[in-house]
Amino acid sequence: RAMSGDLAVVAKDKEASSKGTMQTQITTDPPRGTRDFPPEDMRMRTWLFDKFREVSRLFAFEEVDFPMVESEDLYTRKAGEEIVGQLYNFEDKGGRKVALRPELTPSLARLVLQKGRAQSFPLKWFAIGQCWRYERMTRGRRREHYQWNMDIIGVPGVEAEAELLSAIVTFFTKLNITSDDVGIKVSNRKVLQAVLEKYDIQPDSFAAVCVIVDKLDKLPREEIESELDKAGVPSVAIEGILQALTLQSFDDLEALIGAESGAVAELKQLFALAEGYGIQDWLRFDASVVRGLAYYTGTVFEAFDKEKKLRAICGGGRYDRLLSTYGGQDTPACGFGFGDAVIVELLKEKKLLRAFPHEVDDVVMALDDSLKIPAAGIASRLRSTGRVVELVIEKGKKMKWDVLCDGFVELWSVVWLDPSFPVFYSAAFSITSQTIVI
Ligand SMILES: CC(=O)Nc1cnc2ccccc2c1
Repeated sequence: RAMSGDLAVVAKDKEASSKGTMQTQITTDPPRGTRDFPPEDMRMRTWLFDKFREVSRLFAFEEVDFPMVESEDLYTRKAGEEIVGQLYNFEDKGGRKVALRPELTPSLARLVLQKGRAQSFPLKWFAIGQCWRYERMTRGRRREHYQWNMDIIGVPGVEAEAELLSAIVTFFTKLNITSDDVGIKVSNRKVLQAVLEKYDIQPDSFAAVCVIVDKLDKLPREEIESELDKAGVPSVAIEGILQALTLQSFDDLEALIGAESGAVAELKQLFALAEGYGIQDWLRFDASVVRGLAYYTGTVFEAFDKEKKLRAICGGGRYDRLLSTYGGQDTPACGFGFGDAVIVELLKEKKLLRAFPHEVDDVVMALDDSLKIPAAGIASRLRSTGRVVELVIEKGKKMKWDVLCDGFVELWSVVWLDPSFPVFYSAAFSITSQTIVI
């Protein structure tokens, strides 16, 4: 029987190899545009996310989370946004049109509506979540990243934006990034709204115009002009719009849209509050900031590196109409998104990224099988005191040299368990860890 069994196995393998169905190696790469996080990368990511959490906690925000898959309906906005054009959407086995979320704000708005007025406003919620986009790999860009979001729901005044900007500055400061390295451009979409009204442009093209002019720093001016033309903006207005976006002082702004405009009042109040927080050095009014999301209605802001080598570090703004577009009541809201990619590039650029070694307090190893049991006991006792203990569990006397020699060898303390005498020798031995127990 065994023989025939073996022969059968051999025959199958022969047949498999001839048919080429031998189990070929699966690719070990992650799907296109996505990343793995092996231990050393994961330690850096954990460090970064802990900073996100530290700041959110300082500002008394509550953590929330949502599914990564949402109904496509949450994102089918018609303003020509890139994020909607690159939706990672599909039909599930139940025929539902779903999408991997490209951002977190719509989920947060959905959860606010779900909880309804039962909760007491203002809500101060934060989330850290993976977001997705599906773009042709022609550009080889990533298809996923993690975003930290902080949102304030239920505060109509710019006090909310001031809190969010202070949180962003607090975060940068915790990473030793200064206002010499990074600035935050602040504007207000009501500037653009006032300009469009001057030219009698319909409010329903406002979102599309914002999405188009947000691309000013990425596309040639002619392309922006032709896109505005296609969006139905008369050419005389195009000049006025592009002119308005160059404003960088409140005086110029007042000259263009009048001192009694809402935008001027809100911006002045926001900058006054910023003085209170002591973050004024980080902020600058810059009418060219529009942001590329259709739902912003008021303040918009984005952090940038002053060497202008990188893309926007984070960005956000006020979105007072989003909840009502989902069928809810008009609810004031504002928030920001902070991606996990550009900030790391900035930290590398500024040499602010430290090493993230695997840290162990003690290594316990039994060099003799008869010591395995007491070694386990020692490891447990050390761990019960909160010490990080690597218990060497592989067979035999092989020292886990990579653990022992990971870091700097200084002779410090080795506690030797001798099977014949329950006596402890102590020689000196220590590597990034305090005690080696053998
Ligand atoms: C620099 C980077 O990775 N950007 C990035 C990567 N993935 C995304 C996925 C969804 C939306 C925006 C995204 C943005």
